Amino acid sequence: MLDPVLTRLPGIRAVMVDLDGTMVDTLGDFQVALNGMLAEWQLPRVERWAVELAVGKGSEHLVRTVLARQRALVDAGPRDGAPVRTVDEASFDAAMARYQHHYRQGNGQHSAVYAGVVEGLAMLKAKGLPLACLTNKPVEFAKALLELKALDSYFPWVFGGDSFARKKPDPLPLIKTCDALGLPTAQVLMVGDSENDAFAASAAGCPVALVTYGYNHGQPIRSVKADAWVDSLLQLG
Ligand SMILES: O=C(O)COP(=O)(O)O
Ligand SMILES: [Mg+2]
Repeated sequence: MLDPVLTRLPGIRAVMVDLDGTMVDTLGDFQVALNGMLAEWQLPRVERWAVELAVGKGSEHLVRTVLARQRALVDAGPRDGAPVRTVDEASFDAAMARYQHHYRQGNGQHSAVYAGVVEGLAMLKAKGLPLACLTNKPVEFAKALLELKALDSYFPWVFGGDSFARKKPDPLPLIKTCDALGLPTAQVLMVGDSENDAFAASAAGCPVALVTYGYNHGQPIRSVKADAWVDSLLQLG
């Protein structure tokens, strides 16, 4: 049995924790919101596995990827004469607005906190480590989800994909979060579930631990370079 991550990385003074795929399994929320929007565009429903491949790089990337995929499915399939709305750049803003409307309505209704998250956060807090939630999800949705799942009290800082000029995998959100924590990046551990978290951490100079149960664009998470991989947040300390 390996030593806990915090024992192997003794310089850690605070922790940044990703949200989707790390603390909450939100694929159901994404899928319901996307399907609400797709129905209005007369496009076919998206499957859960296809959402999993596209999630993690923010809402714009998700909606753009899924719209293009569902449109391509229609183009490749048999024609039955049913009207299909064109998905071009001009209609993207409208699709995005409808997606956000559906997401706001169902945020947290089709998602669940992963096993070990509450216990893991309580353990980190008990060690006196300040915690920041750092997600690519819009900050409004992130704050509402944390409240609904009773995780908000752990996070004095919550930053989303629209909090800074660029999103993960860019290092900027991590650098800004470390600034808010008042600590150098080398002393702040990033805990995430995807290469976006790992690439951002590496470029920012933060150590990174990856959970093995989240979403990584269909790629094995252990093939992504990290300081540690954990099956539960409890294994951090
Ligand atoms: O892409 C998203 O909206 C969610 O991403 P996250 O894994 O950074 O929380
Ligand atoms: Mg994630």
